Amino acid sequence: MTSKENTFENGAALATTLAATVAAALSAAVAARGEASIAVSGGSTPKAFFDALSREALDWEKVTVTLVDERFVPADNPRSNHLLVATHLLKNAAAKARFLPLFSAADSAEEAAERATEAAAALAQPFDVVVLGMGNDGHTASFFPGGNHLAEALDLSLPRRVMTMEAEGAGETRLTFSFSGLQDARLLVLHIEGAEKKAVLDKALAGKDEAEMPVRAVLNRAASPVEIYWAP
Ligand SMILES: O=C1O[C@H](COP(=O)(O)O)[C@@H](O)[C@H](O)[C@H]1O
Repeated sequence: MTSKENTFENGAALATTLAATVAAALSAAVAARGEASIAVSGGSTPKAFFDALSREALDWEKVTVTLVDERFVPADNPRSNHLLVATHLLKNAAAKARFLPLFSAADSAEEAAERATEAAAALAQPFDVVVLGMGNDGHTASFFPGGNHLAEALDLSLPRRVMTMEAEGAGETRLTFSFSGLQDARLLVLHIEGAEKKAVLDKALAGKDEAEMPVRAVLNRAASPVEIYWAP
């Protein structure tokens, strides 16, 4: 599919514009279908965007927020993406949103993934908004180079679900939505910041090998156009 690069002077300008764009998409979804859904990424990049989005005035009680990926750790773990979202997004006006976690205190990550898949099945498809990040190794969501379930995660013929992923660069076992569940979002955003990430993006755009840089699946095969948001 196509991608479009939206470049900003700095992270603050990017956060303000991306928050307004996402809020407009969520409001349009509520107006059209009575509810809206958004799946967001963790990591260090989205904090300012989350803070700005949390202040946007919209019908938050009709919005479900979930994660594109999570570590198999409880929500009080400092590395939890749930904790990040609770701290930076589910506050101010957005405190009224419903949050759908991927982690649960199951006996295994596989069981937690099953539970999250069942819970996510109640959400309308596709997601109204998906905001992806990208690591310097070319991973997005928890589609890591060398991931033990990478091929299945990127297989578009498999239905939307939450699955586990283990990889050398991932640290903890991960829970991640499959590519099939993310790539058709009504608004599909790839949010990256910094010169290093821009160089990684340019390398990804120049090639095809998804095992080397799984973000290429999004850039080359997503059904929806990819809105790339970048600031130095
Ligand atoms: O592991 C993760 O990292 C990526 C990128 O994080 P950042 O700190 O470089 O912004 C993130 O998109 C993903 O959701 C997260 O689990």
